[in-house]
Amino acid sequence: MTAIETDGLTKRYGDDVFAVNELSLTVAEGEVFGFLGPNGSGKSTTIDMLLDYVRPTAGSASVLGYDAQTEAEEIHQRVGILPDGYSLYDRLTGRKHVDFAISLKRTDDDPDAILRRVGLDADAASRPAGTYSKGMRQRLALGMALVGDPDLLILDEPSSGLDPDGIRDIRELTLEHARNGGTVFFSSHILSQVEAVCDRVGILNRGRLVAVDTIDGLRDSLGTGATITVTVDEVPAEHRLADLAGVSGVLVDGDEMEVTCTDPATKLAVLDRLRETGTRILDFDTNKSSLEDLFSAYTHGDDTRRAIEAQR
Ligand SMILES: Nc1ncnc2c1ncn2[C@@H]1O[C@H](COP(=O)(O)OP(=O)(O)OP(=O)(O)O)[C@@H](O)[C@H]1O
Repeated sequence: MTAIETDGLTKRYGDDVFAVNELSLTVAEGEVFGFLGPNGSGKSTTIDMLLDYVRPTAGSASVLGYDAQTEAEEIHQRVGILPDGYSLYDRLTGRKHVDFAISLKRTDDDPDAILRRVGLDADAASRPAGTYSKGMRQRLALGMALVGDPDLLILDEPSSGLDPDGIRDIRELTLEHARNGGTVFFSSHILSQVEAVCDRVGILNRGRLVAVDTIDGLRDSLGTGATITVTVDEVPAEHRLADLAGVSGVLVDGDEMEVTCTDPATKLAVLDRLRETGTRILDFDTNKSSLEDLFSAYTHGDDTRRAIEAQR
């Protein structure tokens, strides 16, 4: 069974705002799936349609085998959701919030155990949520999502407001949930966090899914395998690095040359070519393209490529 399946899912506002545009996506059970996209690309609207908070203009969605529109109640019982922009009751304690989630899901969870799991101790559990810091509020909302050990955990920007310890805790909770057989649908702007936990990612841009793959698969298909940054005494006038097989881009910034290679073996050829021109190599560094690079290539692809071309 698939955890999430959408087919041509579309949400249009008015005549011309396509918040989500013909989204067809499958997330397998047990997968940690990263849902990425710039602001306003349609991530929250997609999640809202999966939970029937927003009705699609066209297309369909199913969650854990249930139809999102006709079987939303079943879905809500089995899904834990940390929404973007959730609200808490300032006068209710943390424990009362979790009690409330337990009664809605009709489970027999121990609220204190859940709160401990998300890093809120007994003192915090007894305090009104109005006294919580942003990070504590986020932890509480996550605790409420974990009630009932949901088959699918949907986390919309889970790291918002969290310090590095909180971000690490989210990562560990996410991985633990997946290790226990659960599925995680993880929407985020914090790309390094997505990279650390997700099996596959989907990139949404202006409502359209522009890529779905593993991060390595995205690297391969874009040909942004790795970069080598070489510091030289003087940048040669005629380096012709862009002519080397396996080089997809060259950027020059002062005495640094950043060369993007589709094939890792090309990095040595880059150094050889520079030496042949009589250039003295002062230093060099190599790194794989980051998720940030991939994200930017998919969401501003043409601009990025034009900038690289212009500097060749
Ligand atoms: N109720 C609405 N009426 C009109 N337009 C809307 C409505 N809700 C969302 N939109 C538009 O749909 C698009 C997608 O919004 P959405 O909130 O789903 O994006 P997002 O990727 O979650 O953004 P963010 O990362 O900023 O939360 C945006 O252009 C937004 O302005």
